[in-house]
Amino acid sequence: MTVVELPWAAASPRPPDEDLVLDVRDLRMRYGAVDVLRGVDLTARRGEVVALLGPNGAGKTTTIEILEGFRLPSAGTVRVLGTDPARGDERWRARLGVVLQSWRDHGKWRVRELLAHLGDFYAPYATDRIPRPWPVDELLETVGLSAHAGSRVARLSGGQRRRLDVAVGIVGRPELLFLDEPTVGFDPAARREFHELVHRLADLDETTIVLTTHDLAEAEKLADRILILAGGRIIAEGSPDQLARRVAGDAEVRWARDGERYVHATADATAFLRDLLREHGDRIRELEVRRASLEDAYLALVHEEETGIRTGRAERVWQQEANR
Ligand SMILES: Nc1ncnc2c1ncn2[C@@H]1O[C@H](COP(=O)(O)OP(=O)(O)OP(=O)(O)O)[C@@H](O)[C@H]1O
Repeated sequence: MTVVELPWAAASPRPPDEDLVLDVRDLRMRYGAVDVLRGVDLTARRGEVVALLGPNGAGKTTTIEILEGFRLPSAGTVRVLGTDPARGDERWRARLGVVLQSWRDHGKWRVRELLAHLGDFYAPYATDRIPRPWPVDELLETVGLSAHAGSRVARLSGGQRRRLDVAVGIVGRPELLFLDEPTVGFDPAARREFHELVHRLADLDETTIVLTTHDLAEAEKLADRILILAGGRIIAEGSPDQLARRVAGDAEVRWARDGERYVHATADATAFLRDLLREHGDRIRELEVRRASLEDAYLALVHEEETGIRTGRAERVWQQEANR
């Protein structure tokens, strides 16, 4: 049998990766003479929750506005649901959800009317897989606003308005949802319900979620992957645990014995504790194992980026390693 090689087949582009919801390469943004984004790369897959962290003014909102198509970048390649946001049409836009700050302009609307009205926009974009819009009563129940369905928007409390913001963001059952500081103003119960909603959207509906927050505990609870934006670039990326380990691979074990205090850094705390207890058993007191938290990691990484100086816990750990 003769095998005929088809050169053009080998050269043809790979089929588009349907699961790659966000694909950003070398994104740059300059305001006047100031470079705010200096080569940002980021990706997100279907059903993934990605948290974008960074200090005030780092460019998080700018990045998200570019992904939403509200702002044109200075340079770079941006693909959102396979499309360049600058060329996104209504059909593309209907697949995105955005939770912005409160809907203050719609104070006279009643909650149910507003959601039904906004939901109508999405009806033509329903697919076999994704019925659109989300039925209003079910949506109200999901965001915990059923009791306020007939209230005017202006009469809602701050936390209730934020729930409405979330409902507005998801009424079209988005495939990609942007959440900008979503739980500001939520009480602890509302915050927990919201976190459950995010998990539900990601796990059951395979919604990809990109959120910005300054609440590291929230990022840790919600995100599969955290990206830290500082100095115009993504300076670190990984699961909360991976980031903490990146700053301090070692755990710190502290204990007291015979009135003396001890500290030891170890990569394998379990093995170390086993040996310690076998050797000194009952004489060990006040045993404590501490790993770097996401907050430790975040502060150390951002500080290092801003100053070029290693600091805080990270510096201590590095010193311990150097002294070994
Ligand atoms: N339209 C604009 N024109 C000029 N500069 C801008 C504009 N929008 C934002 N900036 C500047 O770009 C930088 C990044 O702003 P951006 O709002 O994206 O940051 P952020 O990370 O979202 O900050 P925060 O955490 O405070 O919300 C800031 O220094 C800001 O002043």
